[in-house]
Amino acid sequence: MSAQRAAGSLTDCREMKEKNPWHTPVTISITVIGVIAIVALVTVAVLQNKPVPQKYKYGIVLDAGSSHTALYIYKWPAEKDNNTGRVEQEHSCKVKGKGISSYAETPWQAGESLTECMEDAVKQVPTKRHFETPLYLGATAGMRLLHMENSVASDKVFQAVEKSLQKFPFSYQGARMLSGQEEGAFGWVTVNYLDDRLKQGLETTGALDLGGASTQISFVPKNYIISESPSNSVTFRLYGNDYNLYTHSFLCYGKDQVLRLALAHQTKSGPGEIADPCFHPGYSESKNYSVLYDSPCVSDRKPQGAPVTFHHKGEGNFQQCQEVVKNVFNFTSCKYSRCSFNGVFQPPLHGQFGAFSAYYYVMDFLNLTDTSVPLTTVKDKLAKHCATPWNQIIQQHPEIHVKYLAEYCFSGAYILTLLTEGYNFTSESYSSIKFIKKIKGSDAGWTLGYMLNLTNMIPAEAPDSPPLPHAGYVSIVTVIALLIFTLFIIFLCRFRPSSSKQPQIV
Ligand SMILES: Nc1ncnc2c1ncn2[C@@H]1O[C@H](COP(=O)(O)OP(=O)(O)OP(=O)(O)O)[C@@H](O)[C@H]1O
Repeated sequence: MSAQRAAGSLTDCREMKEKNPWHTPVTISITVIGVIAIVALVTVAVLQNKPVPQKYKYGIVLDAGSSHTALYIYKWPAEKDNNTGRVEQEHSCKVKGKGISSYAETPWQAGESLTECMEDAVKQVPTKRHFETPLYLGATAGMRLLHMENSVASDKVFQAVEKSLQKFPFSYQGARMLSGQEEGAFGWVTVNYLDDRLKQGLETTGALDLGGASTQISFVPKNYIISESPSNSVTFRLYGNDYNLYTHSFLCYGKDQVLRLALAHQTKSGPGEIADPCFHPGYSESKNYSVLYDSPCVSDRKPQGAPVTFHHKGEGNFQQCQEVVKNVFNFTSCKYSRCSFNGVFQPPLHGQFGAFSAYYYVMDFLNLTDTSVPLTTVKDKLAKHCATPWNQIIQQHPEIHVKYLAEYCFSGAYILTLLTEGYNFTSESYSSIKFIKKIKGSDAGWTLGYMLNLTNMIPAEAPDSPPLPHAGYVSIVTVIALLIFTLFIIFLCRFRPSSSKQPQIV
């Protein structure tokens, strides 16, 4: 019995094997080859997508401003075609001392002042990239003013700076003065590039830049009639989109020069003492007249027979300060359909705005960067700050530079007047302003836009991109291969001529 049962079960097993195509040598070979092929395909896909150590290219821009010089190092992925990789700020260095325009008497010192930050840059950029790293210097309003005053002196400063920069192992591309229009336009490019608005063709953000000697406003207006003031318009074609940008730079309307203008206005009443509502009560300094008037922005306003020094005394009255500040603007003449101030055309404001440089430094100190706070509350807070006694201000902020500390009341009043009376922001549109310092780790300012432009890093046309990213492509190929293989196996199982159908020998 048991022998019979054993023989029966052996026959069953053989029949099962014969009926099951998985047990045929051909099917086994196909399955093994198929599995190996899939494992190979997945391995290739994984290896292809494994992060490889990134190689970078670098670029250096020196922002030679009126108050100081700053060095910025940018980097971007080296292997991207057509320079389409994202550019980021890698490092920055603040040059010690004042801006290069202050070395008019001793130009060699302007060159020397850059050495420390340049040596820092040599360490920051990998040695093998030095020779191919472009190095630019752009000078803004301080040098514009020096050039107006004394073009020989400004040339000498540029020569000294050039000589100093050429000593370093980078690819020196020149030192030049930016026009106010370039400064405004490149600031706008920077903000919109960092926000990814240009690549994605999104509505752009306007740029408000407040420097020490000039201030810029740039935005894309709605229904912009360029012909009304062609000198205020800049056209760009970036990533396949056309932009008609309105931009204007007000020379002498940076916060340092406006402070001179405001003081000069107040010295009219009596040159010996200025009782200044824009400075804190208790503030009292003896200042030099020639220093105050040592700028083409105010030199023609110097009173006859002025004493050597004047006594600058704080009163701390925000309302009166606003009146003083308003005096530096001319709102009366306008030959266009509409103007900002000083007879300069400005189309209606449109969209969101990013306000940086001194806009940010001042509003951040005053705790007023939140623009959803009503303008009336902003003014009340500022009025409270201005009325705070000077000794209390110094005690509360021992870590802050005394010069900045003394001027925040004035600067805050100037910023609010410039925005509302100058550019016509209303209590509603004020909330469309965002005070910013950095965007995604890079400083807001003209330098990045300048470098992107000079290195042709933003193409005029949108680069052709494959319909799928690489990882997506590999995944889809793998899935399709698996599908085809499975279908093949199913086909084999179902339609292969079965060995059980062979004539059986009884
Ligand atoms: N922490 C701070 N608090 C207050 N003011 C500051 C601070 N840092 C810089 N500033 C001032 O802000 C102003 C703008 O600085 P920024 O470096 O942007 O101007 P700049 O490049 O020197 O000027 P410009 O662009 O007109 O040539 C200057 O007057 C500077 O002295």
